[in-house]
Amino acid sequence: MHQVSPGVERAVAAAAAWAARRGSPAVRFSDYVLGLLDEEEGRPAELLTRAGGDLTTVRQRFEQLTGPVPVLRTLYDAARDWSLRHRADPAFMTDALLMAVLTADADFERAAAAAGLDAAQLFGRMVGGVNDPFDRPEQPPATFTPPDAADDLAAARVLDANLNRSREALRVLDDHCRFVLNDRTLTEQVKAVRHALAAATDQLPPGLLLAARDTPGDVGTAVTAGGEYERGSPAQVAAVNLKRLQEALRSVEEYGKLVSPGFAREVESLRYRTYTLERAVVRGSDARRRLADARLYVLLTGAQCAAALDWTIAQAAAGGATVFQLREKELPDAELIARARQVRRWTRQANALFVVNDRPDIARLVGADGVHLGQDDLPVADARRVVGPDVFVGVSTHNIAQLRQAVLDGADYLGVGPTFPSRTKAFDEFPGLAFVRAAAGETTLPAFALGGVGPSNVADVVAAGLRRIAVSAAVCQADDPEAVARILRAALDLPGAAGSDPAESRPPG
Ligand SMILES: Cc1ncc(COP(=O)(O)OP(=O)(O)O)c(N)n1
Ligand SMILES: Cc1ncsc1CCOP(=O)(O)O
Ligand SMILES: [Mg+2]
Repeated sequence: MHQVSPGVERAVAAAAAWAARRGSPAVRFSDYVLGLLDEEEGRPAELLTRAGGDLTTVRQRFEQLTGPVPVLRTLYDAARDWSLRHRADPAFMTDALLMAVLTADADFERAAAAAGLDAAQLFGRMVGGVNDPFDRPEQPPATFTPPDAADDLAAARVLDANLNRSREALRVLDDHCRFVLNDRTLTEQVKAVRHALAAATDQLPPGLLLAARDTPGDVGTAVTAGGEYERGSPAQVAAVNLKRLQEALRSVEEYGKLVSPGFAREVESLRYRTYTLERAVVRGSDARRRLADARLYVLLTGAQCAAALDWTIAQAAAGGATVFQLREKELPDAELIARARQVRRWTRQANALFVVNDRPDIARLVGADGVHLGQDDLPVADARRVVGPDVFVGVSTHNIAQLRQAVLDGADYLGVGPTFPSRTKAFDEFPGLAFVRAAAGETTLPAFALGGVGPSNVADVVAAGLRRIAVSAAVCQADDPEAVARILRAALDLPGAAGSDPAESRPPG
């Protein structure tokens, strides 16, 4: 249901009467204009004469116009949207209906402009006092001069074009995070940026952007850049659109300074948010690919292993472990680095990835594939400065807020736990399987459930939605690490198990 002013009802009835006078039941766009202009004291007539138009001449021209027949409901929808946007009120008046009629169809818009009702020009006149353009003198808002000065109009044109570009790029990114990555955290982040951009744009003087729009006069529409139609993968589509978004926002920010410094500052902070988004999307895509096969991850602490580390690594790798972490809390640095160099060698022989716990410096010095950080360890960005761009950075998470933050921080993978009581580390609290479930529903970044996981409960983890685990005691304290690893891998790889790897099958919520 639409809420309309009595003036709108009278104008619509008058439009039908104009159509009937032509002998037709079909009410054309031009009939609506005539109906809207019927009331000489009405807002549309007032707007026209304020814009310097002559009511009688314009009426005569519109009587000559032919053209399409709109659906009234569609016009009402557009008028309500216009009113909502410019007056924050869904109940609309005749000026909103006039804007809807004049802008619904590009051909009619041009014909109407030629007949003396130029939507952009009328709209421009409404910019100064849109809340009641008739009762008040046209008061320009403090930050905006109506676009009769060429500079203002040019700035508004740049803003209009680049806000459109930004919205388009955000739509592409939304599709990427939602349908390609299947990632709730990233999808929400894109949505948040979209909303923030809309809120910032709403601060601009009403009508500014549409008043400046001049698509037919845009000298750049036919110019295409090299490579515009070449994309190698969905990840590249996302990367290109992230850049496009940042460039467009930069332009909005610069030209926005001419209109409103506050607006420009908000756009600047939004641009920074897109760098965070870029890091998470681009790094995360790479990590998802490089860690696609990492399902069984083994934490090694020499003193807690039943056998020598080199043997344990070889056995576990033969059973299907593909990632090993050196987790030594007690070793002096000199011993730690020596041990890390050995494990680097043994994991390479086993064709497995090697991660150092807690210590980016050691990870870098021994050429590890990754470093693992807890909530109290170095932040991801600082660790990355030490290890460089190619080394994985994993982050421990114990609740959903930490998990979302880790995704946005650009972590390559996540530890999710503790899930069950552990023989390796004591905990007071267990987020347990509920957190495993929540993590699986939240992100498709590689996520490893850990804490007391072993052959007896791995199926529960899988049923909760994760098909990756990190274990210590179950493998390192086993007499036959290979056999245990095989059992774990079989449970993780089981086709059609209740749980699923979200990267492969979870639809976005
Ligand atoms: C894969 C993986 N996940 C989580 C942890 C735990 O890290 P942290 O919370 O820093 O605790 P410590 O292991 O350092 O005691 C991990 N090591 N590996
Ligand atoms: C370091 C750590 N952090 C959470 S659980 C855990 C230990 C995992 O070892 P285990 O598999 O023996 O419980
Ligand atoms: Mg740690």
